[in-house]
Amino acid sequence: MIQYDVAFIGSGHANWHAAVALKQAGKSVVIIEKDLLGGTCTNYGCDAKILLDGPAELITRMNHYANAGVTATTTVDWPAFMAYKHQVIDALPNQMAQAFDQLGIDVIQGSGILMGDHLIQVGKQVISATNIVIGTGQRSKRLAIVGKEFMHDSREFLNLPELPSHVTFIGAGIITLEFASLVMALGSQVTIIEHGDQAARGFDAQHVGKLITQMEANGATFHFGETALAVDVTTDGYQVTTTSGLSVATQYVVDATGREPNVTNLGLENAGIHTNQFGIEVDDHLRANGANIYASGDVIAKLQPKLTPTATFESNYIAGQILGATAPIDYPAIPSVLFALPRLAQVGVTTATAAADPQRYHTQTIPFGQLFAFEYQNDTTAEVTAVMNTANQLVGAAVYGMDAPDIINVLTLITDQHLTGSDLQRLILAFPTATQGIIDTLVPLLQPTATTAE
Ligand SMILES: Cc1cc2nc3c(=O)[nH]c(=O)nc-3n(C[C@H](O)[C@H](O)[C@H](O)COP(=O)(O)OP(=O)(O)OC[C@H]3O[C@@H](n4cnc5c(N)ncnc54)[C@H](O)[C@@H]3O)c2cc1C
Ligand SMILES: NC(=O)c1ccc[n+]([C@@H]2O[C@H](COP(=O)([O-])OP(=O)(O)OC[C@H]3O[C@@H](n4cnc5c(N)ncnc54)[C@H](O)[C@@H]3O)[C@@H](O)[C@H]2O)c1
Repeated sequence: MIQYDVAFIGSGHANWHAAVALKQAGKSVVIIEKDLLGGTCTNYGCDAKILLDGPAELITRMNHYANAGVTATTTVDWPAFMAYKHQVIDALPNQMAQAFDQLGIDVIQGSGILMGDHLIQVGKQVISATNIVIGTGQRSKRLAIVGKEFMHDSREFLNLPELPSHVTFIGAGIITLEFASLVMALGSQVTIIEHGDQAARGFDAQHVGKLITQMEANGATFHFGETALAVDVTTDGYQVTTTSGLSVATQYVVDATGREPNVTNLGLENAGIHTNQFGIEVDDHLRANGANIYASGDVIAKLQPKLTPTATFESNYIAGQILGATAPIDYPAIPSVLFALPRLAQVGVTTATAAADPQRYHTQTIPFGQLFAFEYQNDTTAEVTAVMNTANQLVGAAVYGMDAPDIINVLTLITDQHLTGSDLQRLILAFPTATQGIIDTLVPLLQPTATTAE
């Protein structure tokens, strides 16, 4: 039996950052992975998604000049573009394997099953480890309806060989709004079937409303309060029906009804590890058994957004703990971005929380797309809603517009570091740029009051 200082189950961001840090600190390390090295983000998530989104973003930005004498006539040869995606993304696991090899990190291909506090079985092999980190991530939920075999999840969508003329999405969450925006920009029609009354819960409701209005103006059809019942094959594609009798003719169906943690067949019961519907329960040191077994990333039952930067933060935190640090985990402000067209972003206290607690919070909307139209490339509906506490500190923000992903990073810095108007005023920022106008507008709003800061 091989003995390691640390064994990692899963090779996504939740684990590999810690594996590298611990190996570099002199620990013996093994990564057990049953699929491709790098996990969801690298192979089936963020990276493939943002690569495929590139031309759709450019087309959307060009369309902002439709009333200014500029016509976008881009064509995307989808099969050729998909071949480019494969060329870039499919090379990543091998690059990771080489990097691990050079560092001296062992990789075992297979499913890891806990056999106790220190033992993991992988196939016929059993390894022993002083510390174990479970970073097994999440998988797509799949609806158990008639014709479920004709539906596709996000992995399959990101490998689409041909661009369908019509796509039906079940669920109006993050994945649907991102993928629907992408294929619409390239010319496909979309229908979205959501059983609730809201899309993209967690993002600013007004911004989600603006996004839906924009997507409808671009041709999308949304059906709320509709539950998918069956998918049937027709002569020229599929027919999706709902319990109320709605029927949609389509070429491709995406089941994007949420994600669930990978906690089954892991032998968690052999190490006294508890789970709930959101994942593995951990203490404030991310320990799953109160001692030597940690959980990291998407598989944790947590309130924080299940995102790559959160997984990376937890991975680095666990490496620190194994190397002797003792402080409980203290998350910084965490931004979330919905890469629809246009983008939505969110950090800190939400506008919904602020509206429900006017004694503690006040908000200010900055319609920066109108104020600085030429700097923001005619993205005239773009806006920020800033959330301040009674000390006039920025404690949250919601952004709508194409530049939201980068703007939210700057607002995250201001929120996390409690920067005041005076702090911002003494900066010299590049001009004309996407963030400078917003920061200028924030300066008078973030002047400290006598109230004690939070
Ligand atoms: C379509 C899509 C788009 C996304 N876009 C973004 C984005 O734009 N920005 C963002 O921040 N986040 C995004 N995410 C979320 C992001 O991918 C995850 O938060 C991130 O991958 C979590 O990392 P992880 O290491 O916890 O899990 P994962 O990356 O899922 O890694 C878990 C690994 O564990 C392996 N595994 C599971 N069970 C076992 C076992 N028993 N034995 C061995 N190995 C096992 C799996 O095969 C997998 O490789 C997206 C997700 C999806 C699906
Ligand atoms: N930009 C990003 O950061 C990003 C992008 C993609 C994915 N992700 C990850 O993936 C997760 C989102 O995945 P998602 O979009 O599948 O889930 P989600 O939870 O955001 O949305 C699922 C939607 O499906 C609906 N739904 C559930 N069952 C249904 C049914 N039977 N019929 C109709 N609608 C139904 C839900 O009401 C919900 O609106 C995120 O939490 C994150 O972890 C992140």
